[in-house]
Amino acid sequence: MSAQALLQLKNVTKIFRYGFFGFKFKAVDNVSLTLEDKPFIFTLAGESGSGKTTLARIILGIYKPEYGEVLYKGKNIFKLKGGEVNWFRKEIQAVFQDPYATFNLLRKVYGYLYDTAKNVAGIKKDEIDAYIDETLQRVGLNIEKVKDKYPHEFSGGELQRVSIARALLTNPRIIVADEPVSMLDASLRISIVNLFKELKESLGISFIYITHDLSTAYYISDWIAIMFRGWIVETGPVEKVLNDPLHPYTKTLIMSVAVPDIKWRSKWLEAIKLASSIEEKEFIARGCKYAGRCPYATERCLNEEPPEININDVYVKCWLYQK
Ligand SMILES: Nc1ncnc2c1ncn2[C@@H]1O[C@H](COP(=O)(O)OP(=O)(O)OP(=O)(O)O)[C@@H](O)[C@H]1O
Repeated sequence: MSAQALLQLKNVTKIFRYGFFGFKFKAVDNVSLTLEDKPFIFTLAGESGSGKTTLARIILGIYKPEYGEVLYKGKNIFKLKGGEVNWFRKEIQAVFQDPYATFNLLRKVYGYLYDTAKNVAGIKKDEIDAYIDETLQRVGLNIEKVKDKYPHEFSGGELQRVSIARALLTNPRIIVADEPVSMLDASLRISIVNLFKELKESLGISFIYITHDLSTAYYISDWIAIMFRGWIVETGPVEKVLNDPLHPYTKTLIMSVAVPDIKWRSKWLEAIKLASSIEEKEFIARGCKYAGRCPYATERCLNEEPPEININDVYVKCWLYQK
C-alpha cells in the first residue's frame, strides 16, 4: 500500500525463547508494512505458528518488539505518553477467536458494554444505554436482547456480535480480529465477515483480519499478507495474490483449500505433518525459511535470505523472481 499511512511497521522483530535452554527464535522477523489511511480489510494468513497472532499483538501494543517500530498516525505506539495511551486504546480495538473466553461466564455481558462505554469511550451515564443500544443495532442486536443475559445464554455467533459491538463502542479506526469466525459454524462465518465489510463501508473502520480461511479472506479483503515462520513472504491486493500466487508457499496454501483432489490433499497433509516436525529448524534457517519444503529451492535459497521483489504491486520474498 502507498499514500498516507495509518499504520506503519518498520523492520519489526519479536523474539521468543523456548525449551529448557531458552533457545531464541524470531516469531516475527523483520516485518515492514504500510497500511494506508483509508478504510481497508487487510488479511494476515498462514499456517499455524507463522506469527500472525504475535504480529497482531504487536499492532495492539500488547507485545513490544525487540527491534523495529510501530507507528500509528505517525506516533510510535510504544512511546505514547499521558492521554495518548487512552487515545490509542480507543483507536485500535480487538476481537478474539473465542467469544466465550472473552467474557467472564458469571458476569452479564451488559456490564462489559457499560464499562467500555463509560471508562474507555467516556460516554455520560444517562446516555450510556442509548449509546449501547445504537451500537448493538449496528451488529444486528439491541439492548433488550442483551441486557439481562449471561454469556452462555447467547449462541457463538451472537456473542461474537456482542464482542464486535463492544469494540465499536470506542469508535475505533481499526479492529484487529484474530480468527474471529474459526469457532463458528460455516453458515454463521459468512454473516460475521459480511458484517466487517458493512462496517468498513458504513463507518469507515479498517480491519486486520487474521485467518486460516482463505475463502472468507478472498471474499472480504482488499489486501492480504501471507506469513511463514515470522516472515511476510507475499503481500498485495487479495485478488492478485490468491488468483495468481507468486510464492511457492502461497501456492501450496491455496492448493490445500482449492483442490479437492484427494491425492493433492494427502500430499499437503504430509507436508503439514513434516512442517510441524521441522518448525524450529525453519524459524532459524540461514537462507529462505521455506527452502526445506520448496520444490524450486536452489543452493542459494539454502544459504541466502531472499530479497523482497515487487511484481505489479505484489511483494514476494523469493529468489525465483530475482532477475
Ligand atoms: N508467548 C510466547 N512465548 C514463546 N513462544 C511463543 C509465544 N507466543 C507464540 N509463540 C510461538 O511463536 C510462534 C508464532 O506463534 P503465533 O501464535 O504468533 O502464530 P499464529 O500464526 O498466530 O498461529 P495460530 O494460527 O496457531 O494461532 C509459534 O512457534 C508459537 O509457538
